[in-house]
Amino acid sequence: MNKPFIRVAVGVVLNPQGQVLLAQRPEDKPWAGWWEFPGGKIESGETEHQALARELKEELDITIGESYPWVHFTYEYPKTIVELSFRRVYTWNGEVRGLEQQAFAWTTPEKAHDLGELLPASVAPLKWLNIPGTYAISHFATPDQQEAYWQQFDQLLAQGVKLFQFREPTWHDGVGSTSLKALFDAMLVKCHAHGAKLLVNSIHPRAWWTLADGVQLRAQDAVQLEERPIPGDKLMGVSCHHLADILYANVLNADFVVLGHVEATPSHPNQPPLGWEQFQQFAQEAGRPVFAIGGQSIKRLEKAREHGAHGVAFMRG
Ligand SMILES: Nc1nc2c([nH]c(=O)n2[C@H]2C[C@H](O)[C@@H](COP(=O)(O)OP(=O)(O)OP(=O)(O)O)O2)c(=O)[nH]1
Ligand SMILES: [Mg+2]
Repeated sequence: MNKPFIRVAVGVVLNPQGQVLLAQRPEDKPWAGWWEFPGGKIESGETEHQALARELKEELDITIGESYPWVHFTYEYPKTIVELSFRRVYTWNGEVRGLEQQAFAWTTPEKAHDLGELLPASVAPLKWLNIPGTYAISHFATPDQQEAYWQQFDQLLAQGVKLFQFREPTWHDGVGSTSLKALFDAMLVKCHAHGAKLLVNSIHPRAWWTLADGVQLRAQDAVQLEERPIPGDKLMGVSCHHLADILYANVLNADFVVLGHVEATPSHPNQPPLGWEQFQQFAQEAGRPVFAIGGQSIKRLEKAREHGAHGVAFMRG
């Protein structure tokens, strides 16, 4: 039997307190009583945004402003296959009301599980909502530039950056040296003191990965692995340049992808940038959050979101 294939626009409506809007499926629908992100089927001729705006008006009586493409994946249920396009919404008019007599709730990704049963395809997106939107990569580079990076690092912490990567490929003593390990340890302590997470690039020894909050795999290292190398409670990103790299990220069940370089960057002067159009096409295939890298900074966050990025990753920023 061929299963029906349904295209669905799903709303990740976020309020300024960082809560997300979930709704319970009404009595007369499949999966009645299960909690979900509000949304519904895309009708022919509609864009994803139009479908979402219509659904949120019909189901919850709100008129949304802009919506930003976030993650996109296909999920197979026993009786149907759904292609889910999740879109983030930050602004709307009107007061939320359950027009289909359904319950709804503003909740955090952690507390969502206390509401009741969640649709299976809503579970991973809730986890992804906890991944910060800005991802800063270290560049201590050399012992005499070290102080300058510590200053920049403090500024980033003060600006609220909560996710960092330790990546020092050119350190004079080597990528696994005692002198570099001391720097890594110090950065880890500082991150934790500020409630930030530190991942370590896979160029550094595997023993460091488990000490950190997770690992950022280079594409060439991801290809060598047959399964996810760290437990599910740690974060794992894969650095991708081509569509093929993204497929490896999917196989390894990465938590996110870093894709680029999107725009011209001094770190890859001789390679042409992907550009935003290609970025968005590749990002759609990732089935998980995607950070844009290459010419990015906190100021570019809005632009990146418009093209389907979860957030921005940067070294100089
Ligand atoms: N809205 C929503 N649907 C989801 C999520 N996860 C998930 O697998 N789905 C599936 C369930 C449904 O099979 C389909 C969405 O269809 P729906 O029942 O909401 O459709 P609809 O609002 O257009 O309602 P109707 O036309 O059937 O009355 O996508 C989710 O988080 N939100
Ligand atoms: Mg619906």
